[in-house]
Amino acid sequence: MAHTEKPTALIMIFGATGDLANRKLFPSLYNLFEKGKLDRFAVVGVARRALSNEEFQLKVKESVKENGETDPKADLDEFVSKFYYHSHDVTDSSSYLALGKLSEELDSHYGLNGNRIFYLAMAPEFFGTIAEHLKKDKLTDVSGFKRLVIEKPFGHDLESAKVLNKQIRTAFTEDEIYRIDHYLGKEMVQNIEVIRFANAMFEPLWNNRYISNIQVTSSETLGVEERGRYYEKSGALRDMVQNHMLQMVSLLAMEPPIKLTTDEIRSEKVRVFRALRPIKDGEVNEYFVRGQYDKGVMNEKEVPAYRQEEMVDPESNTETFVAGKLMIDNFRWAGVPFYIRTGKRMKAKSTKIVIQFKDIPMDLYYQPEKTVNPNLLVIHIQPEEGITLHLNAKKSGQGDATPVKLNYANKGIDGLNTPEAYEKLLYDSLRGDATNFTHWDEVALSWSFVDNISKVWENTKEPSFPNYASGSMGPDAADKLLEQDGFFWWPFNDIDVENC
Ligand SMILES: NC(=O)C1=CN([C@@H]2O[C@H](COP(=O)(O)OP(=O)(O)OC[C@H]3O[C@@H](n4cnc5c(N)ncnc54)[C@H](OP(=O)(O)O)[C@@H]3O)[C@@H](O)[C@H]2O)C=CC1
Ligand SMILES: O=C1O[C@H](COP(=O)(O)O)[C@@H](O)[C@H](O)[C@H]1O
Repeated sequence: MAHTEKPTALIMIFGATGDLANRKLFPSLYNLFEKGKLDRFAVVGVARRALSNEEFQLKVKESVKENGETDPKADLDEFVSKFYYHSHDVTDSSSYLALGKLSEELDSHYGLNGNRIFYLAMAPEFFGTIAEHLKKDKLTDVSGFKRLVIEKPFGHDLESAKVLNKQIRTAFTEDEIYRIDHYLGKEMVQNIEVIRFANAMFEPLWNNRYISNIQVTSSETLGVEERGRYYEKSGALRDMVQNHMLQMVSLLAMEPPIKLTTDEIRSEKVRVFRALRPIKDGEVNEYFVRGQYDKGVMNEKEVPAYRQEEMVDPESNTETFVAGKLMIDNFRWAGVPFYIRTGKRMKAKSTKIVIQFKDIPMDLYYQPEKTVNPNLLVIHIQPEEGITLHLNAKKSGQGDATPVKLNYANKGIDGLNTPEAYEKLLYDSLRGDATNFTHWDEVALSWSFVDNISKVWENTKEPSFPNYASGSMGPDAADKLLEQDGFFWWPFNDIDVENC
């Protein structure tokens, strides 16, 4: 499908006074505008509180100044002049008619060709209601395209995800639904496919004959902050593993698509999810480890334990850390463990992928007490962006094999989860490119994988909680998970990219 490079649309943001809109969406839209990537457009912000258009425009202006990457230029006034506000409780059916009328007026005033993007930046319990009202009150009856951009979490488990999907499918077809996983907007996550499929030297080795294991770590230094209410019901498994971690695994494990089209790429990813070995009830502890952070010292400041955070049960059984071993039962990956690890209040904010190659068949450079390191390909997702290839070579003046690193540093962006990822995803949704959004089949299969684990964890209280100190790399059991297979987590210091 050809994608319009300079899209035209009415963008309706539900939850326009919220944190996501303020920190990510407005600055991203501004960047697109400022780079000349948008043709004609207008934005309607929707939320309950009373605001005039002028007050809303001022908020958008401040958001761009505070959170934007670019120095706002003189065109910021022109940008915000296209923003309108509609005070509206999304549960109140009578208000949608007025929203529809405003949309039509803006469509004709700006010449938007009847194209509409509905961006749901609100709590997920409203997603279904909004979609149903949009349909009932004919906001989706348009002459151009209509697309629904929907934030995570997409359900709480497979059952609730199915209910939500059914609700939104009453108003939008699968092709019109853009389920955001912001990791898919990250530069180096998008680079996984290019590194794999544009290099003759990697793809022939990308299988169980040459790779011994793959490690994906996404660690955070922040705690649960003010999201205790949500996180108590979610935990790291639902918050990070079901979506971001499994998405990265699917990109690492998928077969080369026959073409770089949305359908072909998604269908290869779906095949990975289908090949994921399900974890049976009695096997959860063999394959997965859960952790919860205790108090600790980070940056010379004392930080509280998870159970002392606001809106968190002092006896909470919620995990803030997960490590797991995934097996992909297909010809390419049989026998190769994919280890994943994610948690809050860990030592460093970092997302890295380590591909560890098998040892050479015979070590000609053997010396007692000295081992030749395995080759590693490290993909640095954040905060630094790049790749490092760990090889062994002779250093000048020495006769033996010494570890050396080949570094490629992608032109980095400073900041984590910056508008950069949202900017790309917003642009893609406006252009009609759904490749970096999750298809329903991926969502359903990943929930079904995760549900097996969460059911067991919910029904068994973990007596060791809290079991890792804030500022550490998680509980000891996460190290044992690899030790029992003869591996270890590659320490960040050893695999850091230099000069990024
Ligand atoms: N913040 C982030 O960084 C991220 C957020 N997300 C997801 O994005 C979504 C939004 O998150 P976030 O912005 O943090 O949430 P906030 O709580 O900050 O914002 C919620 C928004 O919804 C509006 N709202 C609440 N109830 C109603 C209602 N009945 N009718 C109309 N508007 C309503 C609020 O405005 P008002 O009170 O004026 O009605 C506000 O604009 C969630 O699904 C979250 O999981 C995903 C990834 C990152
Ligand atoms: O989706 C989420 O992601 C963030 C981590 O995102 P990152 O881009 O900063 O790595 C996580 O903090 C949050 O709990 C989760 O909901």
